[in-house]
Amino acid sequence: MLRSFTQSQKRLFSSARVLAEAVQKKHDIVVIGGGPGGYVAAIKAAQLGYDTACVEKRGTLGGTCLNVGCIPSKALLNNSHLYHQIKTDTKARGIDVGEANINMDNFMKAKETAVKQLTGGIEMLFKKNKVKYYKGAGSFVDEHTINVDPIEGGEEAVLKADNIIIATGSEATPFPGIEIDEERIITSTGALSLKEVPKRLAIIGGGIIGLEMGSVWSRLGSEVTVIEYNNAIGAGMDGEIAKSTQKFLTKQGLKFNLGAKVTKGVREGDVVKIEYEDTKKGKTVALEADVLLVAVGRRPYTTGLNAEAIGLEFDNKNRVVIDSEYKTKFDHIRCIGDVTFGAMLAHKAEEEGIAAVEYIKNGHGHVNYGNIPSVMYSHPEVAWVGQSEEQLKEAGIKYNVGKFPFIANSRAKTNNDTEGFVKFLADSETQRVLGVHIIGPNAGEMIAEAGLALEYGASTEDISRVCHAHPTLSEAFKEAAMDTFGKPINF
Ligand SMILES: Cc1cc2nc3c(=O)[nH]c(=O)nc-3n(C[C@H](O)[C@H](O)[C@H](O)COP(=O)(O)OP(=O)(O)OC[C@H]3O[C@@H](n4cnc5c(N)ncnc54)[C@H](O)[C@@H]3O)c2cc1C
Ligand SMILES: NC(=O)c1ccc[n+]([C@@H]2O[C@H](COP(=O)([O-])OP(=O)(O)OC[C@H]3O[C@@H](n4cnc5c(N)ncnc54)[C@H](O)[C@@H]3O)[C@@H](O)[C@H]2O)c1
Repeated sequence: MLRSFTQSQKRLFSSARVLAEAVQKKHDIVVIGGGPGGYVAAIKAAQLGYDTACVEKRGTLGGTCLNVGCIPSKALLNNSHLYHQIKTDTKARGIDVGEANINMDNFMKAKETAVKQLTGGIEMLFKKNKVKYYKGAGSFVDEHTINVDPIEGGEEAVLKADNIIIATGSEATPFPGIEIDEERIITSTGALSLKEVPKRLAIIGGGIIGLEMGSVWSRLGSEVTVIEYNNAIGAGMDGEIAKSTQKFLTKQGLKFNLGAKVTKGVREGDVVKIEYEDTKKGKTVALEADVLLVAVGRRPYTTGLNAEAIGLEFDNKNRVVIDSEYKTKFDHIRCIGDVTFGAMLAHKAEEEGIAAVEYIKNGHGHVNYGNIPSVMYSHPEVAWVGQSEEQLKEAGIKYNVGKFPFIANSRAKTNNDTEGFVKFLADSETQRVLGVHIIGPNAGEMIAEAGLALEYGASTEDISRVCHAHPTLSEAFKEAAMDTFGKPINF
């Protein structure tokens, strides 16, 4: 009978039926999505005294980041680095080891253990903070009502909420004409779970996913070829840093084709046939690979949310439109994380989760969008915060550059891990820190010091007057700061 009705009529019928049959629950705040944005918002809201619920349809909490993003990728990056180091870098350190081999099942199990512990940890945090967890897909019935369509272990429910926070995240952007099967033609999700090391791995996109996943599989033995449309890799890195990154990754065996426009990617049996146009030479190049990773960015995800029911507004990139207080067109419906504007980063989503709840509670909240760090977890790591040289030039801001290479840092020397440098960009009159860009071991940890400097408006002289322990990598940070207005001591 229902089959003869239109989609929206069906939705209306089903909403009405659900409302009639399911148990209605009332909460102060309902968060849709249990990723870094949603779960942090839910915990913060509960801590501030709100009766809070979080609806998540994945079956585990933690979103993209913990399940198929930050966490599994870092487990694979860490362990592939260790394997590669054991294979190539122990003799010079006086450590004789036997042959190192990858046991792929256990290699993947180590990743899964980390994911399981961390996603389970959030469920415990929900219990501890009394966040009600609904396992199911949330969809709007009206501006104050969310229907929960349960998954296994979940319960049917209709939630009434004073405030709603949308944190439904993102998904891999498809490449027109290239069909993903997550086996031979994969997204990052497939790249985190390959059953064997592909002999030839081609990657479309030289952004963070392409370079991190390329590093993992190259260390395990794949011949990795990156095909990037732009003339630089790194998707927004400072230009000099992008070039140096390409250099060290090339030394590690990755091949790069820049200015390359992919026109074909088709699976034929166990081989993927790829074609791209070399835009500099104006010719078409054919390439074969065992696996093709498509990593050309991510796009906001709102499938099944039934946003149409309340007329949520989207921009031309399908991001939910919000104001500076994370409000959609409704004062009580806010939106945070990958599904709306800004960098698609877990820590950015988390900050917004807290700020959105603070807006509800106090009428004010705070995220400094000029101070969101980025880290690429290659080896060495690449990390940056604040502005790049290109951005400063475009804004007409005069700046000084200060640099210090890790080859001149005593701790990097003792560790025999000297690739990279610290680069400061400071206002040429006041020496106020404007941006910091690092290629180096543990750059992702070191960038936090730059974040503090930016947040508190420090000058490079302020940093150079702070005593840094010896011998540490952070002395390179201090000496690069000194280089913006004077000279470093050790170089
Ligand atoms: C391979 C990879 C590696 C990454 N590495 C890093 C990194 O190292 N550092 C970093 O900062 N960022 C990293 N990111 C990006 C990071 O994962 C995202 O920026 C972050 O997860 C965004 O958080 P979010 O809460 O906005 O969305 P998500 O994490 O995507 O969470 C959204 C959740 O909402 C759920 N959901 C969606 N719709 C509904 C619905 N209707 N009802 C119920 N639930 C719903 C989804 O199931 C999902 O679990 C990585 C991403 C990938 C793909
Ligand atoms: N360590 C981290 O923080 C981390 C790790 C992984 C992912 N992420 C986040 O996940 C998101 C997605 O990552 P990503 O690497 O897919 O996106 P990205 O935006 O970082 O890079 C995509 C790259 O693909 C290129 N590209 C786009 N279309 C192309 C085409 N048609 N042909 C060839 N190249 C093309 C772009 O020029 C860009 O260099 C990013 O926002 C990233 O910040 C973060």
